[in-house]
Amino acid sequence: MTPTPRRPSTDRPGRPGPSPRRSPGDATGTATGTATGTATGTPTGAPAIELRDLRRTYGRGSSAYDAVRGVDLEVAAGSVTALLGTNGAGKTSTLELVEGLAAPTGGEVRVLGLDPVADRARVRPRTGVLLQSSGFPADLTVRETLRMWAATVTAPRPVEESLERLTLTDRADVRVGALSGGEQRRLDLACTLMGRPEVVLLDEPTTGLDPESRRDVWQIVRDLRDDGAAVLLTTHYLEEAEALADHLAIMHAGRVRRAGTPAEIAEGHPSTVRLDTPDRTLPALPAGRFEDDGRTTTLHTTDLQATLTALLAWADAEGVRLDRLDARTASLESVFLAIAEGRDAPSPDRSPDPSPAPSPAPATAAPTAGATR
Ligand SMILES: Nc1ncnc2c1ncn2[C@@H]1O[C@H](COP(=O)(O)OP(=O)(O)OP(=O)(O)O)[C@@H](O)[C@H]1O
Repeated sequence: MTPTPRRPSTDRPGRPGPSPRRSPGDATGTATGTATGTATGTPTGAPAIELRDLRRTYGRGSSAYDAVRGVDLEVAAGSVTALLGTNGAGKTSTLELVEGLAAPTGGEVRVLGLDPVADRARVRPRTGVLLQSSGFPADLTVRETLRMWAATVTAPRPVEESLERLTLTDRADVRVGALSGGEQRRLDLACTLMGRPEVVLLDEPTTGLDPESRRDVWQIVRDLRDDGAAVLLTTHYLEEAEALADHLAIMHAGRVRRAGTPAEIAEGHPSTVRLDTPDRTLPALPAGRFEDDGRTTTLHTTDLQATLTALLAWADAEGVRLDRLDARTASLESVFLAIAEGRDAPSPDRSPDPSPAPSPAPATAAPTAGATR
């Protein structure tokens, strides 16, 4: 196989251009509506994005490298799926296949029921893509850039609406080269969304953004989902994946190792309670594992409610103040770390499909009464 060029750095020319969401009567739509009632042009109920045993190999012969090793994934219209994973897990390599930037080495990709490479002319106008890096001319202003981009779109959102949506109105006359990283990312997003795409592919949309800008992007993604778009994004932020995604797929070494809703992924993994180590010895608590580094006490428990109830009852009865008490049901972080550190169950030959979710790891042993210092 010819080595696939790394993702384009000056990607605008190759970047799939957006176009308006098609109406049910649109001539190019193959069908109208989905299970969620949106006009995606995919057969009713069919996922907007479908990956089956997807494979991607870079290079050939002795230097061949299998970056994607059999990924199965579905993204429905009106939903957000986050691809998580360690560095080099294969997230971008997978996303690029969905974008149609390369053909898979094996397996199948369907976007809106079509092959994004063979049917590029039909898929591309209905897809919005945000690459990891963009390459707009530095000497154009934000407004000029949006106008230029709008000229490539069949029925673009009005430029002023795009500016407002991405809170760029105040920066409209500033040259791109003078924008902050966060502002540049918002400009990228404005272009990605200018054609009201049905399928939105976002490669690390909030990397480098401050917390406020990140939350703005989250709201935009939620609005897209509420409008019926299928969103597939990659992220390194577990918090972002949890806050945004209906489904997660955690990749490692080219495979999806865990998939499902955040709750399904976390199921069976212990919840965590942290607090500043109190002066008083803690009572016996229904917690599975207990750590105390002298400053912070951490309890790992499969029954968070019982642990918290016992802890709070004890603190109340004893008049003890529990400083910096923090309880987390979501143990996505611990699942992620287990996968990254190879402590997770061995990977199957084929990646599990996120729906239904793979069986969670067995719950840890019954809580013990050993949480004392
Ligand atoms: N053009 C290429 N030629 C050879 N190997 C490549 C090429 N592009 C990517 N790879 C390798 O494929 C693997 C997967 O890369 P990819 O960028 O898809 O991972 P990722 O999960 O997106 O990583 P990150 O989180 O660091 O962005 C990595 O080991 C990477 O070095």
